[in-house]
Amino acid sequence: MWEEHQDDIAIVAKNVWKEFDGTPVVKNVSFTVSQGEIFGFIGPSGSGKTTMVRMLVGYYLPTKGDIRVLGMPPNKLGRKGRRRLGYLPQSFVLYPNLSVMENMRFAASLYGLLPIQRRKYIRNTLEFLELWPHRKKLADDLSGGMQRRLELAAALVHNPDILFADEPTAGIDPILREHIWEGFRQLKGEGKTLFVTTQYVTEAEYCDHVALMSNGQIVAYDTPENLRRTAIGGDAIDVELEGVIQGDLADVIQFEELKRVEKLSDNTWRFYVNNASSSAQVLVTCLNSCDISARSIKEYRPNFDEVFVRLLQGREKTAPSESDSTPH
Ligand SMILES: Nc1ncnc2c1ncn2[C@@H]1O[C@H](COP(=O)(O)OP(=O)(O)OP(=O)(O)O)[C@@H](O)[C@H]1O
Repeated sequence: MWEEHQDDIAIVAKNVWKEFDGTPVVKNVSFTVSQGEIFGFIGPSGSGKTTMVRMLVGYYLPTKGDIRVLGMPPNKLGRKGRRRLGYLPQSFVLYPNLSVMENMRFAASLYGLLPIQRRKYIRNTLEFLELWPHRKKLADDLSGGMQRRLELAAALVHNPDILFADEPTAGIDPILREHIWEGFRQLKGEGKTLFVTTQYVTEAEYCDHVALMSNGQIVAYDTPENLRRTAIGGDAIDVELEGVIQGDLADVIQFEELKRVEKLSDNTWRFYVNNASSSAQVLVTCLNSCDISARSIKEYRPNFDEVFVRLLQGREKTAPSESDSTPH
Protein backbone atom coordinates (compact mmCIF):
# COMPACT_ATOMS: atom_id res chain seq x y z
CA MET A 1 0.00 0.00 0.00
CA TRP A 2 2.84 2.37 0.87
CA GLU A 3 5.16 2.19 -2.10
CA GLU A 4 2.85 0.96 -4.86
CA HIS A 5 1.51 3.24 -7.60
CA GLN A 6 2.86 6.36 -5.91
CA ASP A 7 1.98 8.52 -8.91
CA ASP A 8 -1.74 7.83 -8.54
CA ILE A 9 -1.82 8.27 -4.80
CA ALA A 10 -2.81 11.58 -3.25
CA ILE A 11 -2.85 10.69 0.45
CA VAL A 12 -1.46 7.84 2.51
CA ALA A 13 -1.85 7.33 6.25
CA LYS A 14 0.07 4.45 7.72
CA ASN A 15 -0.42 3.25 11.30
CA VAL A 16 -1.22 6.76 12.46
CA TRP A 17 -1.79 7.51 16.14
CA LYS A 18 -2.64 10.78 17.84
CA GLU A 19 -2.64 11.25 21.58
CA PHE A 20 -3.69 14.24 23.65
CA ASP A 21 -2.23 14.23 27.16
CA GLY A 22 -1.46 10.53 26.87
CA THR A 23 -4.97 9.62 25.68
CA PRO A 24 -5.10 8.17 22.14
CA VAL A 25 -7.92 9.63 20.04
CA VAL A 26 -6.70 8.30 16.67
CA LYS A 27 -5.54 4.71 16.96
CA ASN A 28 -3.48 2.92 14.35
CA VAL A 29 -5.32 4.36 11.35
CA SER A 30 -4.17 3.41 7.84
CA PHE A 31 -5.70 4.24 4.46
CA THR A 32 -4.81 5.31 0.95
CA VAL A 33 -6.61 7.87 -1.16
CA SER A 34 -6.10 7.74 -4.91
CA GLN A 35 -5.95 10.86 -6.99
CA GLY A 36 -9.31 11.85 -8.40
CA GLU A 37 -11.45 10.01 -5.89
CA ILE A 38 -13.92 11.03 -3.21
CA PHE A 39 -12.87 9.47 0.06
CA GLY A 40 -15.43 9.54 2.85
CA PHE A 41 -14.26 9.54 6.46
CA ILE A 42 -17.44 8.73 8.30
CA GLY A 43 -18.16 8.41 11.98
CA PRO A 44 -20.06 9.79 14.94
CA SER A 45 -19.10 12.88 16.88
CA GLY A 46 -15.88 12.39 18.80
CA SER A 47 -14.66 9.46 16.70
CA GLY A 48 -11.50 11.32 15.65
CA LYS A 49 -12.37 12.73 12.21
CA THR A 50 -11.33 16.32 12.81
CA THR A 51 -8.11 15.21 14.49
CA MET A 52 -7.29 13.09 11.43
CA VAL A 53 -8.02 15.96 9.02
CA ARG A 54 -5.85 18.30 11.07
CA MET A 55 -2.99 15.82 10.79
CA LEU A 56 -3.53 15.51 7.04
CA VAL A 57 -3.28 19.25 6.54
CA GLY A 58 -0.20 19.47 8.77
CA TYR A 59 -1.87 21.32 11.63
CA TYR A 60 -1.09 18.47 14.06
CA LEU A 61 1.81 16.04 13.89
CA PRO A 62 0.93 12.38 14.47
CA THR A 63 2.15 10.95 17.77
CA LYS A 64 3.21 7.92 15.79
CA GLY A 65 2.93 6.68 12.22
CA ASP A 66 3.38 8.25 8.81
CA ILE A 67 1.31 10.55 6.64
CA ARG A 68 2.07 11.50 3.06
CA VAL A 69 0.11 14.05 1.10
CA LEU A 70 1.24 14.45 -2.50
CA GLY A 71 4.19 12.24 -1.54
CA MET A 72 5.38 14.42 1.36
CA PRO A 73 4.71 14.71 5.08
CA PRO A 74 2.09 17.51 5.17
CA ASN A 75 4.20 19.81 7.37
CA LYS A 76 7.03 19.62 4.84
CA LEU A 77 5.03 20.38 1.73
CA GLY A 78 6.38 23.88 1.25
CA ARG A 79 4.59 26.84 -0.24
CA LYS A 80 4.05 25.34 -3.67
CA GLY A 81 2.76 22.02 -2.32
CA ARG A 82 0.44 23.73 0.15
CA ARG A 83 -1.06 25.76 -2.68
CA ARG A 84 -2.29 22.45 -4.08
CA LEU A 85 -4.39 21.81 -0.94
CA GLY A 86 -7.71 23.30 0.06
CA TYR A 87 -9.05 23.00 3.59
CA LEU A 88 -12.59 23.60 4.74
CA PRO A 89 -12.43 23.43 8.54
CA GLN A 90 -15.40 22.25 10.58
CA SER A 91 -15.92 25.68 12.07
CA PHE A 92 -14.50 28.28 9.76
CA VAL A 93 -14.74 31.90 10.69
CA LEU A 94 -15.94 34.22 7.99
CA TYR A 95 -15.73 37.93 8.38
CA PRO A 96 -19.41 38.75 8.95
CA ASN A 97 -18.97 42.45 8.20
CA LEU A 98 -17.22 41.85 4.90
CA SER A 99 -19.11 41.15 1.71
CA VAL A 100 -18.93 37.83 -0.10
CA MET A 101 -16.47 39.40 -2.55
CA GLU A 102 -14.30 40.89 0.20
CA ASN A 103 -14.17 37.57 2.05
CA MET A 104 -13.10 35.90 -1.19
CA ARG A 105 -10.42 38.52 -1.88
CA PHE A 106 -9.08 37.95 1.60
CA ALA A 107 -9.00 34.15 1.11
CA ALA A 108 -7.32 34.61 -2.29
CA SER A 109 -4.64 36.82 -0.76
CA LEU A 110 -3.91 34.13 1.86
CA TYR A 111 -3.13 31.69 -0.93
CA GLY A 112 -0.87 34.23 -2.58
CA LEU A 113 -2.92 34.62 -5.76
CA LEU A 114 -1.73 37.57 -7.80
CA PRO A 115 -4.26 40.39 -8.29
CA ILE A 116 -4.58 39.52 -11.97
CA GLN A 117 -5.39 35.88 -11.15
CA ARG A 118 -7.68 36.76 -8.28
CA ARG A 119 -10.53 38.22 -10.33
CA LYS A 120 -10.78 35.17 -12.55
CA TYR A 121 -10.38 32.60 -9.77
CA ILE A 122 -12.87 34.34 -7.50
CA ARG A 123 -15.45 34.66 -10.23
CA ASN A 124 -15.03 31.02 -11.31
CA THR A 125 -15.41 29.78 -7.75
CA LEU A 126 -18.39 31.97 -6.90
CA GLU A 127 -20.12 30.94 -10.12
CA PHE A 128 -19.38 27.28 -9.41
CA LEU A 129 -21.07 27.58 -6.00
CA GLU A 130 -23.85 29.81 -7.36
CA LEU A 131 -22.83 32.73 -5.18
CA TRP A 132 -21.84 35.20 -7.88
CA PRO A 133 -25.22 36.99 -7.82
CA HIS A 134 -24.79 37.42 -4.04
CA ARG A 135 -21.25 38.78 -4.18
CA LYS A 136 -22.14 42.20 -2.79
CA LYS A 137 -24.04 40.89 0.25
CA LEU A 138 -22.46 40.91 3.67
CA ALA A 139 -21.49 37.44 4.86
CA ASP A 140 -23.62 38.05 7.92
CA ASP A 141 -26.71 38.56 5.77
CA LEU A 142 -26.39 35.19 3.99
CA SER A 143 -28.44 32.17 5.01
CA GLY A 144 -26.62 29.43 6.96
CA GLY A 145 -26.40 27.27 3.84
CA MET A 146 -24.99 30.13 1.76
CA GLN A 147 -22.43 30.87 4.45
CA ARG A 148 -21.27 27.26 4.31
CA ARG A 149 -21.01 27.59 0.52
CA LEU A 150 -18.99 30.77 0.93
CA GLU A 151 -16.66 28.94 3.30
CA LEU A 152 -16.31 26.22 0.69
CA ALA A 153 -15.65 28.86 -1.95
CA ALA A 154 -12.87 30.30 0.22
CA ALA A 155 -11.29 26.82 0.44
CA LEU A 156 -11.51 26.35 -3.33
CA VAL A 157 -10.58 29.82 -4.59
CA HIS A 158 -7.02 28.84 -5.52
CA ASN A 159 -8.21 25.82 -7.51
CA PRO A 160 -6.51 23.17 -5.30
CA ASP A 161 -5.86 19.59 -6.39
CA ILE A 162 -6.94 18.11 -3.06
CA LEU A 163 -9.82 19.38 -0.94
CA PHE A 164 -10.07 18.43 2.72
CA ALA A 165 -13.61 19.16 3.81
CA ASP A 166 -14.40 18.61 7.50
CA GLU A 167 -18.14 18.05 7.90
CA PRO A 168 -19.10 20.33 5.00
CA THR A 169 -22.74 19.31 5.28
CA ALA A 170 -23.18 19.41 9.07
CA GLY A 171 -26.31 21.20 10.17
CA ILE A 172 -27.59 22.10 6.71
CA ASP A 173 -30.78 20.98 5.07
CA PRO A 174 -30.93 17.82 2.92
CA ILE A 175 -31.45 19.73 -0.35
CA LEU A 176 -28.36 21.85 0.17
CA ARG A 177 -26.43 18.78 1.31
CA GLU A 178 -27.33 17.12 -1.98
CA HIS A 179 -26.25 20.30 -3.77
CA ILE A 180 -22.86 20.31 -2.05
CA TRP A 181 -22.28 16.67 -2.96
CA GLU A 182 -23.22 17.49 -6.54
CA GLY A 183 -20.45 20.12 -6.44
CA PHE A 184 -18.01 17.54 -5.07
CA ARG A 185 -18.88 15.18 -7.91
CA GLN A 186 -18.15 17.97 -10.38
CA LEU A 187 -14.78 18.60 -8.73
CA LYS A 188 -14.02 14.90 -8.95
CA GLY A 189 -14.98 15.09 -12.63
CA GLU A 190 -12.26 17.72 -13.01
CA GLY A 191 -9.75 15.26 -11.54
CA LYS A 192 -9.66 16.70 -8.01
CA THR A 193 -9.22 14.51 -4.95
CA LEU A 194 -11.67 14.99 -2.10
CA PHE A 195 -11.29 13.89 1.49
CA VAL A 196 -14.63 14.50 3.17
CA THR A 197 -15.66 13.83 6.75
CA THR A 198 -19.28 13.44 7.72
CA GLN A 199 -21.53 12.14 10.46
CA TYR A 200 -24.26 11.37 7.92
CA VAL A 201 -23.75 7.73 7.06
CA THR A 202 -26.09 7.97 4.08
CA GLU A 203 -23.48 10.19 2.41
CA ALA A 204 -21.29 7.08 2.08
CA GLU A 205 -23.25 6.47 -1.11
CA TYR A 206 -21.57 9.46 -2.81
CA CYS A 207 -18.02 8.30 -2.07
CA ASP A 208 -15.66 6.07 -4.02
CA HIS A 209 -14.17 4.67 -0.82
CA VAL A 210 -15.28 4.96 2.74
CA ALA A 211 -13.53 4.56 6.07
CA LEU A 212 -15.94 4.07 8.93
CA MET A 213 -14.52 5.49 12.16
CA SER A 214 -15.53 4.52 15.66
CA ASN A 215 -13.72 5.54 18.80
CA GLY A 216 -10.54 6.57 16.94
CA GLN A 217 -10.28 3.41 14.86
CA ILE A 218 -11.24 2.42 11.35
CA VAL A 219 -13.94 -0.20 11.72
CA ALA A 220 -14.44 -0.79 8.00
CA TYR A 221 -12.76 0.52 4.86
CA ASP A 222 -13.95 -0.28 1.34
CA THR A 223 -16.15 0.86 -1.52
CA PRO A 224 -19.73 1.60 -0.43
CA GLU A 225 -20.97 -1.41 -2.39
CA ASN A 226 -18.48 -3.78 -0.77
CA LEU A 227 -19.32 -2.41 2.67
CA ARG A 228 -22.94 -3.19 1.98
CA ARG A 229 -22.04 -6.72 0.97
CA THR A 230 -19.77 -7.20 3.98
CA ALA A 231 -22.49 -5.98 6.34
CA ILE A 232 -25.02 -8.55 5.18
CA GLY A 233 -22.53 -11.23 4.15
CA GLY A 234 -23.19 -11.03 0.40
CA ASP A 235 -26.50 -10.21 -1.30
CA ALA A 236 -30.04 -10.74 -0.12
CA ILE A 237 -33.36 -11.35 -1.88
CA ASP A 238 -36.70 -10.64 -0.24
CA VAL A 239 -39.65 -12.80 -1.21
CA GLU A 240 -43.23 -11.93 -0.36
CA LEU A 241 -45.43 -15.01 -0.62
CA GLU A 242 -49.07 -15.15 -1.73
CA GLY A 243 -50.05 -16.97 1.45
CA VAL A 244 -48.65 -18.03 4.78
CA ILE A 245 -46.32 -21.04 4.88
CA GLN A 246 -46.35 -23.36 7.83
CA GLY A 247 -42.87 -24.41 8.96
CA ASP A 248 -39.47 -23.14 7.91
CA LEU A 249 -38.77 -22.30 4.25
CA ALA A 250 -35.10 -23.10 4.91
CA ASP A 251 -36.16 -26.76 5.15
CA VAL A 252 -37.71 -26.83 1.69
CA ILE A 253 -35.80 -24.27 -0.39
CA GLN A 254 -32.24 -25.32 -0.90
CA PHE A 255 -29.75 -24.54 -3.64
CA GLU A 256 -26.01 -24.30 -3.83
CA GLU A 257 -25.71 -20.52 -3.59
CA LEU A 258 -28.11 -20.19 -0.69
CA LYS A 259 -26.35 -19.32 2.55
CA ARG A 260 -29.19 -18.69 4.95
CA VAL A 261 -32.91 -17.94 5.13
CA GLU A 262 -34.51 -15.47 7.51
CA LYS A 263 -38.22 -15.10 8.26
CA LEU A 264 -39.19 -11.41 8.32
CA SER A 265 -42.93 -11.80 8.79
CA ASP A 266 -45.61 -14.49 8.28
CA ASN A 267 -45.36 -14.21 4.51
CA THR A 268 -42.01 -12.47 3.89
CA TRP A 269 -38.68 -14.25 3.81
CA ARG A 270 -35.14 -13.10 3.15
CA PHE A 271 -32.68 -15.32 1.26
CA TYR A 272 -28.97 -14.59 1.68
CA VAL A 273 -26.87 -15.50 -1.38
CA ASN A 274 -23.53 -14.61 -2.94
CA ASN A 275 -24.98 -12.89 -5.96
CA ALA A 276 -28.57 -11.71 -6.13
CA SER A 277 -28.80 -11.47 -9.92
CA SER A 278 -27.57 -15.00 -10.59
CA SER A 279 -29.56 -16.54 -7.71
CA ALA A 280 -32.93 -14.87 -8.32
CA GLN A 281 -33.93 -17.20 -11.16
CA VAL A 282 -32.74 -20.29 -9.27
CA LEU A 283 -34.83 -19.19 -6.31
CA VAL A 284 -37.93 -18.72 -8.50
CA THR A 285 -37.45 -22.22 -9.94
CA CYS A 286 -37.12 -23.70 -6.44
CA LEU A 287 -40.26 -21.93 -5.22
CA ASN A 288 -42.21 -23.10 -8.30
CA SER A 289 -41.08 -26.68 -7.86
CA CYS A 290 -42.41 -26.56 -4.29
CA ASP A 291 -45.74 -25.05 -5.47
CA ILE A 292 -45.08 -21.85 -3.52
CA SER A 293 -46.38 -18.69 -5.20
CA ALA A 294 -44.54 -15.44 -4.70
CA ARG A 295 -46.23 -12.03 -4.87
CA SER A 296 -42.92 -10.23 -5.23
CA ILE A 297 -39.23 -11.04 -5.41
CA LYS A 298 -36.73 -8.23 -5.12
CA GLU A 299 -33.16 -7.65 -4.10
CA TYR A 300 -32.81 -6.27 -0.60
CA ARG A 301 -30.36 -3.35 -0.38
CA PRO A 302 -29.87 -2.17 3.19
CA ASN A 303 -29.47 1.57 3.65
CA PHE A 304 -26.21 2.80 5.10
CA ASP A 305 -27.66 3.35 8.57
CA GLU A 306 -28.28 -0.37 8.74
CA VAL A 307 -24.98 -1.22 7.02
CA PHE A 308 -22.99 0.73 9.57
CA VAL A 309 -24.91 -0.58 12.56
CA ARG A 310 -24.23 -4.11 11.34
CA LEU A 311 -20.54 -3.40 10.70
CA LEU A 312 -20.15 -1.85 14.15
CA GLN A 313 -21.93 -4.78 15.77
CA GLY A 314 -19.69 -7.18 13.86
CA ARG A 315 -16.68 -5.24 15.06
CA GLU A 316 -17.82 -5.37 18.70
CA LYS A 317 -18.06 -9.14 18.49
CA THR A 318 -14.40 -9.24 17.43
CA ALA A 319 -13.26 -6.41 19.72
CA PRO A 320 -9.60 -5.46 19.28
CA SER A 321 -7.11 -6.56 21.90
CA GLU A 322 -5.57 -4.03 24.28
CA SER A 323 -2.39 -3.97 22.20
CA ASP A 324 -4.33 -2.52 19.24
CA SER A 325 -5.19 0.59 21.20
CA THR A 326 -1.84 1.42 22.70
CA PRO A 327 0.86 3.15 20.67
CA HIS A 328 4.18 1.36 20.87
N1 LIG B 1 -6.80 19.52 21.10
C1 LIG B 1 -7.37 18.52 21.79
N2 LIG B 1 -7.00 18.25 23.06
C2 LIG B 1 -7.55 17.24 23.75
N3 LIG B 1 -8.49 16.40 23.25
C3 LIG B 1 -8.90 16.62 22.00
C4 LIG B 1 -8.36 17.69 21.18
N4 LIG B 1 -8.95 17.65 19.97
C5 LIG B 1 -9.83 16.62 20.01
N5 LIG B 1 -9.80 16.01 21.22
C6 LIG B 1 -10.60 14.84 21.62
O1 LIG B 1 -10.36 13.84 20.65
C7 LIG B 1 -11.56 13.10 20.41
C8 LIG B 1 -11.85 13.12 18.92
O2 LIG B 1 -12.24 14.45 18.57
P1 LIG B 1 -12.48 14.90 17.06
O3 LIG B 1 -12.86 16.35 17.08
O4 LIG B 1 -11.29 14.52 16.25
O5 LIG B 1 -13.71 13.99 16.65
P2 LIG B 1 -14.75 14.17 15.47
O6 LIG B 1 -15.06 12.82 14.99
O7 LIG B 1 -14.24 15.17 14.50
O8 LIG B 1 -16.00 14.76 16.24
P3 LIG B 1 -16.82 16.11 15.95
O9 LIG B 1 -17.56 15.88 14.71
O10 LIG B 1 -17.69 16.25 17.17
O11 LIG B 1 -15.77 17.19 15.86
C9 LIG B 1 -12.64 13.73 21.26
O12 LIG B 1 -12.77 12.95 22.43
C10 LIG B 1 -12.09 15.09 21.57
O13 LIG B 1 -12.56 15.55 22.82
